[in-house]
Amino acid sequence: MSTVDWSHPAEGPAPIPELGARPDAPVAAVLALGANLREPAQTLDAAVAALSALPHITDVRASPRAVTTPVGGPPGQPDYLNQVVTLRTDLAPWELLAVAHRLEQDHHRRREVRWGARTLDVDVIAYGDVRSDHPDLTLPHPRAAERAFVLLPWLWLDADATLAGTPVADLAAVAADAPGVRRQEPERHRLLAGTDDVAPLRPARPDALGREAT
Ligand SMILES: Nc1ncnc2c1ncn2[C@@H]1O[C@H](COP(=O)(O)OP(=O)(O)OP(=O)(O)O)[C@@H](O)[C@H]1O
Ligand SMILES: Nc1nc2c(c(=O)[nH]1)N=C(CO)CN2
Repeated sequence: MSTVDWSHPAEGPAPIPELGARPDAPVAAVLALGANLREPAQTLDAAVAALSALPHITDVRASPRAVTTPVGGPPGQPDYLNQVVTLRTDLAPWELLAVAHRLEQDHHRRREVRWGARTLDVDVIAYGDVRSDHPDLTLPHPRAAERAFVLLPWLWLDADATLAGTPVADLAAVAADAPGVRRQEPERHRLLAGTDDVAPLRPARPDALGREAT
């Protein structure tokens, strides 16, 4: 980890000191992973393995995966593979965001179109009970509570999970995109590991807007 002072983002609103402070004891955090370009299953495997190997991060648990219909963004992008990871960390929130961004960069994430297709997206859904309205790190994640592609995998991992005090089960029950979230069965998950066939249930169109250059 670099020695950058994460409490002071280079630009933007005033820093929130709590986001730069390491906790006295490890904190429970939740990350959401999504991928719909290249080889999503291998990408998610690699991201979970990388997280598990990092210092200051322990107790990494990965949810079952979901094949999900894209929510928002340009039409025609492939279905996503989504997964939620819970962990404990004594990194500061900014440092955990930096880990998320580093994972995205390792998988050549490019940001060209909002909610466009991507090789890997890693969002910080929650960091303990920290709340932040900083645009570079809003906690809990500002759209997590309405996203079944986050809530359902999280629920499959932890039936008692809560988000900002509300049971994730209650949030998932009313999330509009729930019909587009299909649990990937373990056998299929295992069969596909090591192949690039995770596939979109709908084929990607070559001219789909928002595709990232390879
Ligand atoms: N909790 C958070 N987790 C990850 N990024 C966040 C969070 N809060 C704010 N951001 C900021 O959001 C910006 C856009 O992130 P990104 O490109 O990953 O968005 P997205 O995944 O396409 O869309 P969405 O934010 O709706 O999930 C980044 O600059 C990042 O710093
Ligand atoms: N199904 C699905 N849709 C999305 C996803 C995602 O991970 N899965 N991520 C988005 C921006 O983070 C926007 N839309």
